[in-house]
Amino acid sequence: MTQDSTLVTGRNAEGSSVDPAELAKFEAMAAEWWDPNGKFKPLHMLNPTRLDYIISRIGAEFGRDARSLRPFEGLRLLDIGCGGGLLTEPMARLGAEVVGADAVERNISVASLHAEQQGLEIDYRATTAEALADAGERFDAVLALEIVEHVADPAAFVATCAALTKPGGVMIVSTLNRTPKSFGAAIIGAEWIMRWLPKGTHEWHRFITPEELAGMMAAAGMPAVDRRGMVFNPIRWDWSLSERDLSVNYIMTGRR
Ligand SMILES: C[S@@+](CC[C@H](N)C(=O)[O-])C[C@H]1O[C@@H](n2cnc3c(N)ncnc32)[C@H](O)[C@@H]1O
Ligand SMILES: [Mg+2]
Repeated sequence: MTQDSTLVTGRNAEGSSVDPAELAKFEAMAAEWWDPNGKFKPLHMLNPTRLDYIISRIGAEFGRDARSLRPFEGLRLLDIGCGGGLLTEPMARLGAEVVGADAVERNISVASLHAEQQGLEIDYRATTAEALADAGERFDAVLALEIVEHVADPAAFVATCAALTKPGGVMIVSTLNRTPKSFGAAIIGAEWIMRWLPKGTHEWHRFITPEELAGMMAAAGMPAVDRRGMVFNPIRWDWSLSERDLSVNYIMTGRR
């Protein structure tokens, strides 16, 4: 590794993005990844909306026709914190060469088995972003979906994602905003009332505002070029993208 890339990797004191208490939560839920009514129900419901965003965003950044059959052909893509592969699989179907990485080994076992059953070729690895960066791996696009609120040091993690991105490449990060409304929706609503997620899955103080995330991206040399809210409508019972409401869930693109 060059001195420069060691610098942009931006480790925390322990040199790891891993927060063991956060990983234990996902370890305990690993078997449920592909159950649409299980503990990952919110991610299953959110999937079409974030997929829409990613297809149009990557399509725009790389000049791909989003309506073609395999618009991501020739792109090398990392899904960091891929979990069971809910979004990794569609990326492979769209033609990308995909690495799916997660620090929880059970997630990688579940994801690998499922991809095999689907006949999809995905390079799944039980590892961290910093280990991939140290190994010199580089990608056209790095996806970090619903992970940044679970890592030890979000700014260092975003810097590592930047180090993993080729010049001209993008990172797409989705997370939860830290607002009174997100406490109501993500903690009281999703965990206490709907019981979609086990109590304690999310800690509100770890949520990140769009301004904070944009600041982390800019500091890592990848200014934010686009942001959208992802809004749940309880009457229509579905999610949609929003240009102005980023008060609970949102997704942001940084460009190198
Ligand atoms: C809420 S899940 C999101 C899964 C997937 N990205 C999705 O949106 O469908 C967060 C995932 O991040 C993983 N994770 C947490 N900290 C990590 C770290 N430091 N390095 C790699 N993976 C991590 C967890 O094991 C878990 O699978
Ligand atoms: Mg989360």
